[in-house]
Amino acid sequence: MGRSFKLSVPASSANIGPGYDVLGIGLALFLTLEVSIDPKNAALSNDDRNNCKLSYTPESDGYATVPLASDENLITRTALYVLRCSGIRSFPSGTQILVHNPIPLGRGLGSSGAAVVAGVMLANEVGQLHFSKQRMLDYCLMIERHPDNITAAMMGGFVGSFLRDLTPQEVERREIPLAEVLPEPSGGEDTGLVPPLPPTDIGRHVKYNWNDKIKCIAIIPDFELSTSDSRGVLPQAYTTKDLVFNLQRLAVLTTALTLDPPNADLIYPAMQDRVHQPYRKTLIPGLTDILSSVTPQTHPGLLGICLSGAGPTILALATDNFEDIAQEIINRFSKKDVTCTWRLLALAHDGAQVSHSS
Ligand SMILES: Nc1ncnc2c1ncn2[C@@H]1O[C@H](COP(=O)(O)OP(=O)(O)OP(=O)(O)O)[C@@H](O)[C@H]1O
Ligand SMILES: N[C@@H](CCO)C(=O)O
Repeated sequence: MGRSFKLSVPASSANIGPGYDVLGIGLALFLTLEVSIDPKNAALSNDDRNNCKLSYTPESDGYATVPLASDENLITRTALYVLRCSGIRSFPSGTQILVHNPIPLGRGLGSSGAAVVAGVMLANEVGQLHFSKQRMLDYCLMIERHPDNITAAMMGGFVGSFLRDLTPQEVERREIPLAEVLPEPSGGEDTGLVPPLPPTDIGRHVKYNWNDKIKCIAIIPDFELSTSDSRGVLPQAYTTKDLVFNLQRLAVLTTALTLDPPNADLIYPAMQDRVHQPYRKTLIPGLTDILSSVTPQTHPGLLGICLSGAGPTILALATDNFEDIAQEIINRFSKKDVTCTWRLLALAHDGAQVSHSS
C-alpha cells in the first residue's frame, strides 16, 4: 500500500535592514514537494542509488540547472543526512518526488533555506521520525548555519532568532565542515558512516506581530549572488558606533512593524544598517543609490527599504503605490545595466506545512 503527502515551505527575506543574521520574514511564495512512496514504483526509481526519483516542474526556477541525483540535490541530500543520523541509509523503495520551486535561486529570497527545511521535513515524513519542529530546526542549522532564513521558513511570520551558547563539545560538532555532514556526491559506495548529529535545541526564536497592511515588494535582479560570496565581503570586526547604530534600530523596528497605522517616519530610519549593506554595495551595482534615494518622501506609501538577505534582491515594505515603487527601483537598476522582475508578496504566517493525502 503506497502513501503520499505534500510539503510546502515559504520563501523568506532575512535581515530587514539592521537585523543581520537575526530577523526574518516568511513570504507567501512556496517551494512545494509532492511525494509518493509506492514499492510498486521501485523499478521506476532504479535510476538512482538511494531509491529516489526526483523531478522538477518545468516552471521551477533552476529547472534546467539543479542536480537531480539524490546525493547532489540540496533537498534530497539534506534528507539523506537526516535519515542517516537515524540509521536509515536511503529513501523507502519507490520514492518519487516532484518539486515545484517558484523561489528564485541565489537572489536573497531564502531559496536554500527553504530547500534545507524541505529536506529535513521530507526525511521526517519518509522515515517516520516524529521530530518536533524545534528538533527539525537543529538539523537545518547544521547545514545552513545562520538562523534567520531557516527559522522564518520553518515557523513562518516575522521572527527573531539566535543560536544558544554551545558547550565546547557541541561547538566542535557544529563546526564540522559541511562536506562531512551532508553525504558526499559519491557515484560510489555508501560508506555506512553515521554523520554527526546536531546538538539539541540550538535555535531560539520569537515570533513578532506584523501589521498586515504592510506588504513586501521584492525587486529581483536577473543575476545570482551566492550567500557565501556575499558574506565573504563583510569585515571580521566592527566599531562600537556601528554596532550600537544597528542595535538601536533593531529594537525599534521589531515593534514599529506591528503598530497601526504604520509610521514611515519610524520604520524608514529604523531599517538603516551599518553591518552588512555598506559592504555589499561592491557586489550589487546601484545598491547605495537605491537605498538612499527611494524614500517615503519621494514615494508615498513606502515605509522602508533594504537588501533582502544576502542580496541582490531589494525588499521594499509599503502600504500602497506598489507598482511605482517597484518601477523606480527597476529604473535605477537598469541605469547600471541590471534588469529585474518584481513581485508583491504577503507574509506567510504559518511556515512549513505537511499535508497527507492517503
Ligand atoms: N529548490 C532547490 N532545489 C535544489 N537546490 C536548491 C534549491 N533552492 C536552492 N538551492 C541551492 O541553493 C543555492 C542558492 O543558495 P544561496 O544561499 O546562495 O542563495 P539564497 O538562499 O537564494 O539566498 P539568501 O540565503 O540570501 O536568501 C542554489 O544555487 C542551489 O544550489
Ligand atoms: N543573514 C544572512 C542571510 C542570507 O542567508 C546574510 O545576510 O548573509
